Amino acid sequence: MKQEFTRIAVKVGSNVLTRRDGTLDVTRMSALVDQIAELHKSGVEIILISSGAVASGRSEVHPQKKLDSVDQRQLFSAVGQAKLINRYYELFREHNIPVGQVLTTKESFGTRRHYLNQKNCMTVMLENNVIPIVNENDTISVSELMFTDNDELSGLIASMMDTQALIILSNIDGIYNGSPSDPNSSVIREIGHGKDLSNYIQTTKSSFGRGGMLTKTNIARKVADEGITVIIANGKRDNILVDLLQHPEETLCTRFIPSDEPVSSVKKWIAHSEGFAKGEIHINECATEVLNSEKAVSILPIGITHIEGEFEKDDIVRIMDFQGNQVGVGKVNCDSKQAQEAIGKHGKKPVVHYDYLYIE
Ligand SMILES: Nc1ncnc2c1ncn2[C@@H]1O[C@H](COP(=O)(O)OP(=O)(O)O)[C@@H](O)[C@H]1O
Ligand SMILES: N[C@@H](CCC(=O)OP(=O)(O)O)C(=O)O
Repeated sequence: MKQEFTRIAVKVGSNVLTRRDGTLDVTRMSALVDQIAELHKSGVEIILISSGAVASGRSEVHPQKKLDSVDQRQLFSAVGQAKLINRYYELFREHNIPVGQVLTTKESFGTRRHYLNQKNCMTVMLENNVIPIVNENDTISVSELMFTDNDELSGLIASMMDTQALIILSNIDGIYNGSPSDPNSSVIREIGHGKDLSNYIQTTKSSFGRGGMLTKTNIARKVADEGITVIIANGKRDNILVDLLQHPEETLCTRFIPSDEPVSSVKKWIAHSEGFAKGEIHINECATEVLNSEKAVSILPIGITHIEGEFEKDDIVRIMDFQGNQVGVGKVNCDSKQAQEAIGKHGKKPVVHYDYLYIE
C-alpha cells in the first residue's frame, strides 16, 4: 500500500507506556513495537522517542528515606531506562529488527557541531536499518537545562532528522475544542497556521506526564511551521500507528497542517535553539516591517535600536521588535561589543545574516 510518509518520528508518552499503578505496560509496548515493525518492514524509516524511564523505575526501587524530586528522577530513570531499553530490545528482536539507544540532553543541541554530531549518529543508524530509540538522559540533566518534556525533544529530533511527520502518541485522541471530559467537546481534526488554541487547553496533565497538552501544541505548531506534518493521536488505541499511515482519512487524531515553504537545515537548528540564546537584539519599526514582509532580509546595524546581554560571534540571540515582542531567533555574525559599536550606522555588515535568521 502506498504510504504518505517514508521517514517519521514517533513519540510515545509516559502515560501510554504505564499502567495506572505506575508499572510498565508491556502489553501496550509490545503492540506498539508490532506496529512499528510492520511499518519498518514496509519501508518507512522510524525514529522512536520513548518516555517511560522514570515511570518504569518507580516501581522497581523503594527508597528507605524520602528523596527530593531531583534525586527521585535520577534514581528512577537510571533503573527504569535500563529496564525500558531492555524490553524494547527483546520485543524488536522477535521481529529481527536491531535497535539502538540514544540518550541525550538539551546541552547536546547547543552548538551546531554537537547538533550535527547527533544527526550523523542517527543517520548512520537509519542507513543500517537500526531503529534509534531516543530519550532524555534524565540521570544527568539538571533542572535549568532539561527539556520541558519529551514533546520538546521529539520536535527537535523530527526537525533535525528532516522527517516528513512527527506522530505524538498520548492517552487522548487529539486536541479537544473544550474540556476532554465534556461530552459536548470533540477532537479538532485539522489545525492550520496561526490558529490560537490557548482557550481550549486545560492545564491538567496525565498522572505520569511532565509537560501537558500546552507544550504539545506549542511544539506541534513550531514543527509544522518547518514543513513537517504533526499528528497527535491516542497511543492506547489498537493499531493506531498503522491506521494513521495507511488510513489517514478515517483515523481519529489532530493534524497540524505543515507550511509549504521549505526551511533550511541550519534554520531548523536555530529555530530550536532559543533556549541557548545569549542576548537580545532590538530592532526599530521600519526593520520590523521589512522582517514581516515576504522579502529575505538580514538584521543590519542601521535597524537596531539596542542590544541586551553579551554574546560572542556565532552565539544564538533573540530578535525583538520595536514593541519588545520576540519575532525570531538568529546566529550572530559578530560579538556584542562590535554590534554595539555599529548600531544605527549605514553600510555595515549584517549582525544576523538572513541565512542564519529564523522568523517565527
Ligand atoms: N483541549 C485538550 N485536549 C486534549 N487533551 C487535553 C486538553 N487540555 C488538556 N489536556 C490534557 O493533556 C493530557 C496529555 O498531555 P500529557 O499529560 O503531557 O501526556 P504525555 O505524557 O502523553 O506527554 C491529556 O491526558 C489531557 O488530560
Ligand atoms: N525522560 C522522561 C520523560 C518524561 C516526560 O516528559 O514524559 P512525557 O510527558 O511523556 O513527555 C522519562 O523517560 O521518564
